[in-house]
Parts: sequence; C-alpha cells; structure tokens
Amino acid sequence: MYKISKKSKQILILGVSVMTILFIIYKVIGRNEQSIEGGHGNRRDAVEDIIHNEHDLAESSHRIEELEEKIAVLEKRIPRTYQDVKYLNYLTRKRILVTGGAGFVGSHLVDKLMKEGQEVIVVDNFFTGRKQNVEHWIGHENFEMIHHDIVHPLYIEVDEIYHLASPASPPHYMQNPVKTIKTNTIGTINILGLARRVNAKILLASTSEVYGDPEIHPQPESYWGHVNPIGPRACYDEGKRISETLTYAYAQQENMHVRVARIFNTYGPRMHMNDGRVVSNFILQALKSEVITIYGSGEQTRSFQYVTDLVDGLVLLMNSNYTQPVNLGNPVEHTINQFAEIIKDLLGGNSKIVHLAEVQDDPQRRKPDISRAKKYLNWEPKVSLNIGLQKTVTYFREELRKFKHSQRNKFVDEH
Ligand SMILES: O=C(O)[C@H]1O[C@H](OP(=O)(O)OP(=O)(O)OC[C@H]2O[C@@H](n3ccc(=O)[nH]c3=O)[C@H](O)[C@@H]2O)[C@H](O)[C@@H](O)[C@@H]1O
Repeated sequence: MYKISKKSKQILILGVSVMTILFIIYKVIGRNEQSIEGGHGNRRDAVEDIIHNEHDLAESSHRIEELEEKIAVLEKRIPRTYQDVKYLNYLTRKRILVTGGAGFVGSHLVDKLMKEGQEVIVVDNFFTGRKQNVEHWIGHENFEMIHHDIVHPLYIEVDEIYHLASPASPPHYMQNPVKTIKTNTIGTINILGLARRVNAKILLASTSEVYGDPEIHPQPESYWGHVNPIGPRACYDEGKRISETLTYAYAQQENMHVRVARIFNTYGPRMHMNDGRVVSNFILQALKSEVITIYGSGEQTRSFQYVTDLVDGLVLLMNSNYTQPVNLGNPVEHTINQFAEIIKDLLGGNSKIVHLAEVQDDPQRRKPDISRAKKYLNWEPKVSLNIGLQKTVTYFREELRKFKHSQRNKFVDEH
C-alpha cells in the first residue's frame, strides 16, 4: 500500500484549507462588486428620476406663472363696483394718510374720506387691523394700501394725516405692552416727522384713557388725569399721553398744524370677534347663549358712542381751526350691569350673567364732557344706543355665520 507520510498529510490539509479560504474570499468580493455595481445603477436611476422631476416641476411652475398672468389680465377686465364717491378736482382733492386705516375706527374713517372724493392712503401693520375692513376699496383709483409698521420711518407725500395706529382694546394692548409703547412713542415721532417734512396737518387719535381712573365726573379736556404709570394699562394710557405731549411739542417747536381727539368708548361693525371689549364680548356671548361675563361689581360706568358719530367728529375736528384736545364720545352713561341687561333684552336668549374678578386699575366712572366739541365743532352724537347696537348685532350675527361656515369647511377638508 502506498503510504502517505505524516508531513505530506499536513501539507495536503493546509493546501485544501488555503484553497477553501481563497475560494470564499473570491466569492465574497465578487458578490460585493456585484452589489456595488447594482448600487451605482440604482443611484443613477434615482438621479435621473430627480432630474426628470425637477424638469417637470420647473415646467409646471412656469405654466402656473403663465396662468396667473392670464388670470390677472382677466380680472382687470371684470368691472369692480365701488360705493359712489364724489368727484373732486385736483385743486380741492387732498391726499390723506390714515395710519391704522385697516382697523375698526380707521376703516370707517377711510369710508367717509373716500366717499368725500379724497385720495386715501392706508398704512397698517395688520397687528389688529384687517385687510377685509377696506377690501371694498382695493383697486379704486383714489385708494392705496401700504403694509408698513410705523415704528419705521415713512416717506410719502400727503396733505393731511389721521394718526390712528395703535391697538386700542385692553386685552390687545396688554398682550404686547412694549410694542404698544413703541407704536405710541417711536411710531408717533415718525408720523409727526413725516407731517413736518411735508408740512401736513396731523390729527392724533388720543383716548379717554389719558384721564385714567378719573376723580372728576364727567371728564372735561382740562382735567389732567389720574393714571397709574406702572400699572397694566400704562403702556396704552401713558403711550397716548406721551403721544399728546409729542404732538404739542412738535406743534410749538416746528410750527405745525395739529389736532387732538380724545376718543371715548366706541363700538360698531368691524370690531374684531376677539376684540375683548365689553360691547363685542356681551353681544357675542348673548348670540351664542354663553354666560355674560361682568368683571368686578359691574357698578363701573361707561358711555358708548357709535362709530359713525366718531368719524364725523374726527373729520369736523381736522377741518376746524381748533388746536386744543377735544373729547369725542356719547355722554349717555350706563353701569356695566345695566349694559348687560340692555344686551340681554335686545337679544332675548337665555344667557346667564356671571361676575368675574375685577380688572386691575379699571376706570370706575367714565363720561365725556362734550361742551368743547359742541361749541367749536358743532358736533354731538346722533346715533342712539339702541339703533347702534342693532347694527352691531346684525354685523356680529353675520360674522358668526361666516365663522361657523369656515369651521364646517375646515372639518370637511380635514376628514
Ligand atoms: O372702547 C373704547 O373705545 C375704549 O376701550 C378701552 O377702555 P375700556 O373702557 O376699559 O373698554 P372695555 O374693555 O370695553 O371695558 C369696559 C368695561 O366693561 C368691563 N368688561 C369688559 C369686558 C367684559 O367681558 N366684561 C366686562 O365687564 C371692563 O372691566 C370695563 O369696566 C380702551 O382702553 C380705550 O382706549 C378705548 O378708547
């Protein structure tokens, strides 16, 4: 028998093992190479897909741009209808800036000035103002809207300025007190600076809040007020007080034409649903059969004027020669308890009245002495509380309907 030596056996085993290992390594490398090649192929496909998609996207956005241009052209052909405006020739027509012109009061003033035939420029940062308040004038040749925050300087040419820009509802101005102060200090300086540069007459919308929690009743313009300078309302009260100070300082130093209106509680259509002031709160609560919320005892008083009375007064003041502050408000005074009952009676419904915590520094009695406005402007309010509230209720009913409709659509979209 052929005998294999022990050494040869070892060499043979070693050789077979090496061959096996080499074979395994070869197989593994081969597979990897294959997968690398395959990977390259997938990536190439993916890159091609991306290029293809980008091309599609570019083509689609180009097509969308084309369609948008076409829509714009077609829209221009649709005749828009506007409320009638008077025709004024270029000698009598004024260019009037309304800061805060998309707000509740501002937009009613814009309506009045537009109908008079003036050229109106609205400046608003839309913090509390809304485009929908003035959308019925968009596109009119006498109307222009600028999205601008008056804490930055503004350079335009105007003849008159109604300076209304500032949040006015307590929950709104307290929500961002620093912004409220900036608007009423830096913002007012910017607008006074603009008035000085272009020699425009300027009317400042001040407020009954400059009287703070008054110790004199009713409040005449000669009263200096009772304001807590570090309380939660101070951002607005002191903001408006410094606005008045600035206005008269500019008037004296720069020989400018100024007017100051101290506006008392005002209500009407276009108040925001979230305005938070008593008129909108009570009406909405009664319409929704929710509880009517009285802050504190409800024995504090207010005197409510309808917004169109106010804007009539603002325009009369601007056109007068009177330069001292003028109260604009309705002197018919009610306690908040009485006002809640008035709203309940008007709307029927079964809302309950509840008393919540009292608001800090809430003025306890407020009623304007309007003898100045009567004497110098021949102005007094015309719209009774009953008529004004009915118009406001009609507006809020419609707002609620639109809101419910939008909520229903939202629900349908989401499901
Ligand atoms: O409406 C206005 O024109 C004025 O509104 C506010 O002053 P305020 O009188 O405090 O206005 P509201 O928030 O409407 O409050 C009036 C009274 O009703 C009370 N209130 C308000 C809301 C509510 O839900 N329940 C309620 O009892 C308040 O505590 C306050 O005593 C602003 O600070 C003024 O600048 C602005 O000129």
